[in-house]
Amino acid sequence: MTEFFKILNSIYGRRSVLNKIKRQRSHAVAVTPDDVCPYEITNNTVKPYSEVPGPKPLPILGNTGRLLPIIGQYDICDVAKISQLLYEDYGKIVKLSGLIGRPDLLFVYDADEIERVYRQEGPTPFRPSMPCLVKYKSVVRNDFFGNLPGVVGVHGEPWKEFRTKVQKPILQIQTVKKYIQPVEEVTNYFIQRMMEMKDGNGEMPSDFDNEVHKWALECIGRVALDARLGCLDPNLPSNSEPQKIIDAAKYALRNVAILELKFPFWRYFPTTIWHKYVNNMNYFVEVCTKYIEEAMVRLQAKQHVNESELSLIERILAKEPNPKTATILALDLILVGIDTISMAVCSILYQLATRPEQQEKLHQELKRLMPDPDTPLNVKLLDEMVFLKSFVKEVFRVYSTVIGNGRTLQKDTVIMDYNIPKGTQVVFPTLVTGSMGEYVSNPNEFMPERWMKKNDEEFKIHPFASLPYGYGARMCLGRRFADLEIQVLLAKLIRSYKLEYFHQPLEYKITFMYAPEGELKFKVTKRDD
Ligand code: HEM
Repeated sequence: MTEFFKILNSIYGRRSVLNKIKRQRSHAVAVTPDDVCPYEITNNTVKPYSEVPGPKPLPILGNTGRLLPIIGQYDICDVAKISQLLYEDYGKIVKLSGLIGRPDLLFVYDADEIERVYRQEGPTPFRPSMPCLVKYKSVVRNDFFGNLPGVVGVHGEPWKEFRTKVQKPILQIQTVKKYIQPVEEVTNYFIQRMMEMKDGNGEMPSDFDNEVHKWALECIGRVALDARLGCLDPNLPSNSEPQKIIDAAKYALRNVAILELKFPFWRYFPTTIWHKYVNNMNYFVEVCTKYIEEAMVRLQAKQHVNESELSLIERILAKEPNPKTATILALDLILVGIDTISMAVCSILYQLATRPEQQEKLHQELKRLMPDPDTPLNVKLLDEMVFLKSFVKEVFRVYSTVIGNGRTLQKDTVIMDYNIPKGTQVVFPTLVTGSMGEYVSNPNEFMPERWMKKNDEEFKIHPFASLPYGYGARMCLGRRFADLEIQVLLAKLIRSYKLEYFHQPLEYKITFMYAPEGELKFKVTKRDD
């Protein structure tokens, strides 16, 4: 029996875990807990928190004891599967309490209740994530961040103040559409590089996911730093800036997963991995500072320029005299805008390569909209790519890259008739709710069309069952750029190339995000139509 089944057996005691695993779909739940849901407790039937169902904590070790084989080598992949099993065994609300050093986790699998919690959250939703980033920003580099900490790993008023400064320009369609051409330029170069990477069978190299990662990095450099970083260039010397950025980006977020999922020794003394994390972060601060200073000089040289002609960064620099705002925004966008999008793209490309009929449908849509494959993209064309957008949404529904979201309750709150105390971390397991029959018609069928015919009973979907970018005041700040980058890549690639996959099917796992694990050796062939 594998280690994983042993872990599950320890959680589920005498139940047949193997049978459960066979039954379950390939699902997962991203854990991004956060906050508030204040609705008054007026109902006498409200039950106490102690009655919420869930695995009973063991004496002394609590539920951490049940997870013991994981500690030290915690594979978050198990969290995804455990979340599905918790739902199957305990129902729509499940408490995982007695976790040493962590607050209770409360899994909620009811889309109406998820909607209510989201809709009632206050002005400063709390998503408890990345304590190591919190320590880096507030302790290690307090000299730099001070009272301008950014949005990631920041809460309360400081989060609100920073988000208010940057939210408008970053979410405005006007700003985002200025990046169609720059992202297209990066993407054309990436596709050209893909052709150069092909092996004798016309396939991508086994580490193609790293190449996608570099494309994501190059795109975010264009958006957050107004720069072409050069990360896509082949044969970069190891001490070149682009290579150093690639290395730092590869580990900055992944180290977070290791630091936070293993026993957090770094909280008590500086471990090797903590040093590495701090060095990576310092390097990013240095790079962001350099590029933002250059952007500032360019801006100062621009006289009498209309605001609409400025880039995102220039708009922020023009409004906020302290360039640190733009620097820290850039840092936050880079920190969360690389792995998310590159792993989402790997997942979407894998689904396209293994669903030839749907890929053909997408190709036909693109051919109709762009009879000349070299037609430059624009807002109107992107708007009309309805099947493309629906395909992406369906991949997110079934294989949500971020497997769930959450909030730390800031008030005692009633959820599903239980009184849930303030401080509990509520988890919304999107990957599970996105495939529940009561919220989604024919949930086990992969049907992009469901997003095109939402009013049709055959294709119904509860609006809170699948929320890949979260919801509300704290929703993903980069979602418009994420959508843009994905659309541009798919439009350019599938208009002119056929994608195939001739190897063993890949399993979805959570390494850091939820994505197919293994070698993405796609065969890429130029189309002649
Ligand atoms: C497909 C790719 C992506 C997915 C699935 C994704 C998903 C998410 C989710 C679920 C959240 C939490 C939202 C909430 O709490 O309600 C989030 C937050 C965030 N995302 Fe994304 N994201 C993606 C790409 C990006 C990109 C490309 C950027 C940057 C350009 C970005 C920047 C951010 C930031 C800054 C936050 C924190 C917002 C805050 O706490 O105020 N994301 N994202």
